[in-house]
Amino acid sequence: MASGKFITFEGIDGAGKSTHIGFVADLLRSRGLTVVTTREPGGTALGEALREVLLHQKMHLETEAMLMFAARREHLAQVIEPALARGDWVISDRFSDATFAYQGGGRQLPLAKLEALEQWVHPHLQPDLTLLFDVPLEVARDRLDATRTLDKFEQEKSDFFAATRAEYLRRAAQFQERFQIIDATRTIAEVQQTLTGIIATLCVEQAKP
Ligand SMILES: Nc1ncnc2c1ncn2[C@@H]1O[C@H](COP(=O)(O)OP(=O)(O)O)[C@@H](O)[C@H]1O
Ligand SMILES: Cc1cn([C@H]2C[C@H](O)[C@@H](COP(=O)(O)OP(=O)(O)O)O2)c(=O)[nH]c1=O
Repeated sequence: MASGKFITFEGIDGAGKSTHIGFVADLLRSRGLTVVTTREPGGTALGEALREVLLHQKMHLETEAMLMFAARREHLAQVIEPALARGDWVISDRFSDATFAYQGGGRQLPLAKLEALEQWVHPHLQPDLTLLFDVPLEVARDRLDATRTLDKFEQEKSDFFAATRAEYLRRAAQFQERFQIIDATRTIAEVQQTLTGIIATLCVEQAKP
């Protein structure tokens, strides 16, 4: 049976990742592939309930990190692992890199604690491809201000997002084999052109015996 790939979208709030998820899913579907799109925190009924709490309630930093991984445990069990087992492709709007970036980078929780949680929740599974939508903070902030009411994370100060972005970039350097950094300051059409090339390459690799 064909085996699907696991693709994650990452970046600071306002970088433009949600804008491109449907586009990438359609690219894959146009190749005859079955694609599941999902998001974190969320993706399951319990995960969406946890998302509501996580995005709107203040809590201890370690509680926040553990709830992110609790939601992820459920997401893996109910959505991601069954889909990959069927041979479907999975696209998730955020995954564990977001916890390293936001709780580790932004909120400064020691990374060793997050590594322990990651080892517990998904010791073997990692995304095949992580698209990191990268923009300077001011660009992300302008995009957010223009469009929506801000949640708990989006209301954070620029120091928080600088540290979040820095941790994303550090992980991209550490795990170069799965990360692709997208310059998301460009127009939507230009970003889509880059994404088309990346997906074409991934599908060619996938087709190799
Ligand atoms: N390349 C781009 N140029 C200009 N505006 C963009 C671009 N990408 C996204 N946007 C706009 O920025 C806002 C935030 O994008 P969104 O995809 O929701 O970001 P994220 O999911 O990364 O938080 C949206 O209003 C979207 O239309
Ligand atoms: C998955 C995850 C998300 N987050 C944060 C990042 C975002 O600010 C928020 C929700 O993510 P997201 O769905 O990207 O928000 P939106 O749809 O409003 O763009 O949760 C963490 O802090 N840690 C995590 O592990």
